[in-house]
Amino acid sequence: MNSPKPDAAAAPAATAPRTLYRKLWDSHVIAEVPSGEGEAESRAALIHVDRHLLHECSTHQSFEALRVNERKVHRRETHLAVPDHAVSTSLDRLETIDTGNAAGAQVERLASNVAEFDIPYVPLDDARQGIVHVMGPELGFTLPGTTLACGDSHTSTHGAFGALAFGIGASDCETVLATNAIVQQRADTVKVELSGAMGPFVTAKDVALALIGKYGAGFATGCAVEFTGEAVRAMSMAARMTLCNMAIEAGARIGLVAPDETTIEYLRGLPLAPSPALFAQAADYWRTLPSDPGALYDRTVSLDLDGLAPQVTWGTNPQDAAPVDGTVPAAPVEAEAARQHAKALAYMGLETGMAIEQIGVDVVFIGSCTNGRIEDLRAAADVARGRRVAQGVRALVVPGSMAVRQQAEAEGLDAVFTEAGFEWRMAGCSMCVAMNDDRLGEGQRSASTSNRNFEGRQGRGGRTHLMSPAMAAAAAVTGHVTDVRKLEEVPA
Ligand SMILES: CC(C)[C@H](C(=O)O)[C@@H](O)C(=O)O
Ligand code: SF4
Repeated sequence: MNSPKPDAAAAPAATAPRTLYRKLWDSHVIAEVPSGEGEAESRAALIHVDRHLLHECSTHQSFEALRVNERKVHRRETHLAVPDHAVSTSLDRLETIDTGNAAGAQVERLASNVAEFDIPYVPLDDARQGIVHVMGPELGFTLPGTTLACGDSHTSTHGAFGALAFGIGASDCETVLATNAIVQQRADTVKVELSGAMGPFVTAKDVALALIGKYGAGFATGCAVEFTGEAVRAMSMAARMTLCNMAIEAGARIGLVAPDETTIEYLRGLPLAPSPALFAQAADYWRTLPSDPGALYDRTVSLDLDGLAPQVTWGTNPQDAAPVDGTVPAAPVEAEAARQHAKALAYMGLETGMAIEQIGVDVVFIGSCTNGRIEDLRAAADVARGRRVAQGVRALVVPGSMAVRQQAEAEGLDAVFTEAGFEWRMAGCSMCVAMNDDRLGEGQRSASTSNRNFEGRQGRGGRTHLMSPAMAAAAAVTGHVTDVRKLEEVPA
């Protein structure tokens, strides 16, 4: 970093063991923000923002502010913009763009803003277009040891690379565009210790849902969560991204996985990763980032993965997770929690004691920045292969990026899906969020691989059950929530 060193007195002694989070934080502090008189130690600092991703839903205001304040973009090459939330995922979307509607106008405004400020842009007709949190990593824009900001809560996804990645507000986007710096509060750290190993058909999504189910949706509020353990080391980058993505649903600001050889091999050769001449040097630096032995965390939580079943949410909060072979739980004793429980069940049209596998579905959505990567599509295709979408069910497969779509087609997965009766779509946020044409109708029930099941999240009155891609595909072919581990083999 070429930024000035933080005040030596405020920095921890060089020999004290540090967490990954603390190393990332310390290496980006430009200046500590002094605490006010009578205040406890200040944790605020102006930190350098190395990279910034933009999408059409959270940035228009920031460009407006740049214009009004007559500010310029400080370093254009550190930003990258792409339309993803509002875009259509229909196959003819390039021919049917309607700038007369709100969604089309949003995309058009992003295009004109980035043109005016000369910001690198991946337009809708580009082979690299995709959800910011899928596209950034696959281009090598996301790198270990960097800070990465985006006006989007699920920016934590990029922490899977050992990057300090965090969501920012619309007014912060202006500051980042103009200065590549932002004031942040140093977060408390939570270590998540995963022990044991995942069984067949159990995925990072199930781990995330089980963790939030066990400790509650607020267990890491405002914190930086680091996922550790042998199971994490064995995970692909896609699985690590799923974990860090879902950290937000535990209230966290930041999700992290320490970079290792899996990270390094994933990045080698990517278009925006360090060139071959610099790669070894970069990788050597990345290897210094993992938390030091003995580094202290503010809190530690743990989850044993041995015997963990695929998870399904039954309520309107990601913490309302149950094993697929379980039942809709009884109301908690505490009055406010009992009220929430009753409200969730009324909205979801479910009753206590009902078997999770009895829940029928109308729509299946496979995609999003949580589970729209090639590994996710492969897992879903393995279930779909040789089977048929159940009568009356609409099933969509929406690749997280056009590169994922292309890879899936190269592997013949599109044919697997379409032969089974799934819709094969273009890339975007799609039915994860009701900001485009893909949405649930009133009262419709979905099996969804996305990350949020709040009331109306997938469309007004829609009912969302979160689960993994293989589980969503199993629901598609049976018409109800199904334990994918028990599906009969398809005869060869
Ligand atoms: C629209 C956007 C700002 C929002 C977010 O911040 O996360 C969206 O991506 C979401 O998942 O709800
Ligand atoms: S896929 Fe969903 S969670 Fe991810 S950025 Fe888009 S709307 Fe947000």
